[in-house]
Amino acid sequence: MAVKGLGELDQSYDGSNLRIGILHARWNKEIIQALVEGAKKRLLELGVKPENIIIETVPGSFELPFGSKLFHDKYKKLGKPLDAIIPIGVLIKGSTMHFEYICDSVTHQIMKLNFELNIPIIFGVLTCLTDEQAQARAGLIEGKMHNHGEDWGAAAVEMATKFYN
Ligand SMILES: O=Nc1c(NC[C@H](O)[C@H](O)[C@H](O)CO)[nH]c(=O)[nH]c1=O
Repeated sequence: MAVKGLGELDQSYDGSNLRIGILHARWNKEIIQALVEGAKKRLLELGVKPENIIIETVPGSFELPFGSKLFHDKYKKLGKPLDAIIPIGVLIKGSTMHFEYICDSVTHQIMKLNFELNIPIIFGVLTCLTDEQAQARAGLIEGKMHNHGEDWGAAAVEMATKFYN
């Protein structure tokens, strides 16, 4: 049997019964938009129904962890629980330590949320030193890198299905 490469998309995961939340920050809008489109594209390819892809926004990446908890709680209360959440943010290093502190705290808190909410919370935050690095990871520079949003969509479907059957 062929050994799958790391991160290779495994088409065997079926998202047709999933409800997925995408929560995106509003900083670096052009890059965010591309990442959100990439995640949506892959979710649809894996069978998630368009009406089951729910998109909300928060001001910035710092608000992604608490926003994800509020997002989860809102839809649980509505009786339409989310099966996974993809927080999406783009952090680009400036001239101060602000970047480092937000990256560190957001990363740790998103990891903790997986265990607190007991659903997959995918790490969809780009932590880049330059705008070009972020553009490349959103697939916005021809021939450079693929759109990482697609990986996040695939991870959400895999993690929300593979251990439940
Ligand atoms: O500063 N740079 C960035 C940023 N700052 C705002 C922060 O996330 C938060 O919204 C505010 O501090 C208010 O709490 N948010 C980002 O998503 N990317 C950045 O590159």
